[in-house]
Amino acid sequence: MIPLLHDFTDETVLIFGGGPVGARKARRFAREARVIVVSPAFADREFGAAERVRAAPDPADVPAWLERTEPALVVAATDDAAVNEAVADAARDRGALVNRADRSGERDVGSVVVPATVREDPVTVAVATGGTAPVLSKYLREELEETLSGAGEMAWVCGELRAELKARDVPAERRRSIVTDVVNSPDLWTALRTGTSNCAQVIEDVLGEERSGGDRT
Ligand SMILES: C[C@@]1(CC(=O)O)c2cc3[nH]c(cc4nc(cc5[nH]c(cc(n2)[C@H]1CCC(=O)O)[C@@](C)(CC(=O)O)[C@@H]5CCC(=O)O)C(CC(=O)O)=C4CCC(=O)O)c(CCC(=O)O)c3CC(=O)O
Ligand SMILES: NC(=O)C1=CN([C@@H]2O[C@H](COP(=O)(O)OP(=O)(O)OC[C@H]3O[C@@H](n4cnc5c(N)ncnc54)[C@H](O)[C@@H]3O)[C@@H](O)[C@H]2O)C=CC1
Repeated sequence: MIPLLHDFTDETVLIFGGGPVGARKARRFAREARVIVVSPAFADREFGAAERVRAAPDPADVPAWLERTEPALVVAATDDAAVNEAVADAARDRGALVNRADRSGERDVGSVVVPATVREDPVTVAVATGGTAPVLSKYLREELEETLSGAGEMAWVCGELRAELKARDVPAERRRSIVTDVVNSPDLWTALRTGTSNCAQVIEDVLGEERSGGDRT
């Protein structure tokens, strides 16, 4: 399986099952999608901005829910295998993506896995174990949270720097060398992590050195 990123802005995500797993997936997708959770009961958990609809669809009722809500992704997170199976079938029929929370291993096209994710906007890191050990994905996610501290700010610095260097017609080779030096600077990482420097200041310093013909290496 190969990880890909999918933008769910302005899309609907339909979740069947209001247990702890349905709640976790609802919080995740409600970051950018409109999320609807269908379930006869809801766990005492945070569901983010998701809309909760109390219903207990039979397998035969599932396709009508997809017709009504036109989701880009459907999550099967009930404790009823027949309902989860019907969700997967209905999604396949409509060409929607499907995530089965009760299955691991090989998947059909369109059947996707939700990895453990670390966010340091705009940086995203996803961890999966091929379904062998989701709890290891969770552990590694927690470890990576520390490692990634400052990476978001570093990404903004590099993005801004690349745009400024392009606008100044700095040749591609030189641009690459400057950005590579910035990313490889331990002092800069420390400064961004501790907040003793920020994006605007770094850009100013680097462009200043470039103007005066300084070599950062
Ligand atoms: C295939 C996959 C499908 C999918 O859901 O996309 C799947 C499937 C299953 N999970 C099961 C169990 C658990 N899953 C977790 C936790 C997470 N599971 C997540 C993803 C995935 N889980 C996908 C594979 C990812 C990979 O490859 O690693 C995470 C990363 C993302 C998320 O769900 O948001 C999230 C951590 C989020 C975080 O904290 O960062 C915990 C721990 C806990 O809840 O604390 C347990 C209990 C411990 C245990 O059983 O190991 C079971 C058995 C159910 C049963 O026995 O009934 C199945 C079904 C099966 O294995 O067949
Ligand atoms: N992917 C993952 O991270 C994990 C997956 N699982 C799997 O996911 C399933 C769900 O996990 P939990 O939330 O812990 O289970 P749970 O049993 O606490 O919740 C299941 C939810 O489904 C609802 N439900 C039952 N029939 C329904 C129907 N016809 N339509 C809509 N909703 C219905 C129930 O009311 C309940 O809210 C488990 O059965 C297990 O197979 C379990 C743990 C972690």
